[in-house]
Amino acid sequence: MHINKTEHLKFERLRFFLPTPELLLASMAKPVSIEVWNPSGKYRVVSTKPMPGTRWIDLLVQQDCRVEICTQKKTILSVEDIIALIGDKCDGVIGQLTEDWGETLFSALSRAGGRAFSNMAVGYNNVDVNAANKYGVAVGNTPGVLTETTAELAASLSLSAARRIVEADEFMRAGLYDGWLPHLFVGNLLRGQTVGVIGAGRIGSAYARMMVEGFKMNLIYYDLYQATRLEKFVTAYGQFLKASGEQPVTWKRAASMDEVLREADVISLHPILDKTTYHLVNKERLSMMKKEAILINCSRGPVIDEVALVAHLKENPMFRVGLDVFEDEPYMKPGLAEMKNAIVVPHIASASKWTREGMATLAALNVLGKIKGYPVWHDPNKVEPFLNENSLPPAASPSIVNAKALGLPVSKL
Ligand SMILES: NC(=O)C1=CN([C@@H]2O[C@H](COP(=O)(O)OP(=O)(O)OC[C@H]3O[C@@H](n4cnc5c(N)ncnc54)[C@H](O)[C@@H]3O)[C@@H](O)[C@H]2O)C=CC1
Ligand SMILES: O=C(O)C(=O)CO
Repeated sequence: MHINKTEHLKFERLRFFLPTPELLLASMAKPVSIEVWNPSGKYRVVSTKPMPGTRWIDLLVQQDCRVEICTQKKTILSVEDIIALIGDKCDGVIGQLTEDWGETLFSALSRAGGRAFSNMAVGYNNVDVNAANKYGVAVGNTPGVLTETTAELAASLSLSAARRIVEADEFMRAGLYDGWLPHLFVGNLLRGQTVGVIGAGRIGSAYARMMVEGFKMNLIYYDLYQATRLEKFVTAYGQFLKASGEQPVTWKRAASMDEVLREADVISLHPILDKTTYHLVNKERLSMMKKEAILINCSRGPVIDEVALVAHLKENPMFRVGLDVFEDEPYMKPGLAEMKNAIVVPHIASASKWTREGMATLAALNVLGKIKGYPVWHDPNKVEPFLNENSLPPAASPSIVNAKALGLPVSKL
């Protein structure tokens, strides 16, 4: 049965205060408001935030889930808020990257009978996977659907920084433009320069391709693993350019991250955040970079030592950064907001409509798959079959990061 958007109206929709004992306790201080879909559903699935689109709700409701969405007007829910939402019977939770999913929440979910959790994000540094393993809770994430969208924002920040677009926009709006001048907002030409990528996984490789293909930049990258497909792409594109009588592009896999920092003109960070990448870019490494280099971060804030970055920006006015993420999100370290050579946006790299709706779908299907005892999809890099709105998704969880640790079966499809 496929439920379209208008048919949603057939489902009873309630907005009320959750009346479990836990919530009653928590609600003495702060009530948690929720929206309920399909109140008579057998499995109780909680989403800690309203998520874009309705397909994710349809898919859960079709499979006999009662869906409860927290509508509380508080951007970041505390552990206590989420415990109240979990209550004493909960089969699965869809959570957000701003939440601290550790021992306390996984034990609460387990006590409520739940064995399924999914972040609505590909990054899961907010999740203590060992704690989830301890309680037998599957942890889902949402790879693939946000790769191009995130890479496009990194590319947008690269261009905006190179051509000083934000500064120029502010200047214009302030009424300061009184005529063309040879020196007005002179920036950097990207063509023929070198783009450096740290972490050439899904997003890093997509960004590299955009910059190589779009702006004919040469590539240098650093990753723990060889990015074979990316190398093949740049080789083939270089041959195509040569055959067309143009300067070919080149690629190099650096032996160290420092090599990338020294050689590249634009450097974009795309690793996961873990203890090996915490403060990967620090004072010493910033000093290795070219004085007019551009640094982009669309990974996680703590990959850069932000205090060191602010000092570096102050000392090097021609050095520019484009940041989507911050060390103490949602805050910026003192001084950053005043820096003209910094472009800052509020963690919007995956914020295209298609991607955000797809992330919600993948997160819901991760939880649903575990509840229904489905296997885990065989390749989390190929999630397209789950995103086709015109067909039912495969009976599998698209991406469970601790599938191996929990011994979950893998789909043979
Ligand atoms: N700003 C935003 O809105 C978004 C941020 N992200 C962040 O981007 C990260 C990457 O996402 P994907 O590309 O999908 O993941 P991925 O797993 O495909 O790529 C990560 C790459 O980092 C590499 N890596 C790990 N440790 C490293 C180290 N010490 N040095 C160099 N490379 C290292 C891995 O080998 C891998 O190739 C996510 O974990 C998330 O934190 C992802 C989506 C949106
Ligand atoms: O998916 C992620 O990891 C994000 O940061 C938001 O898309």
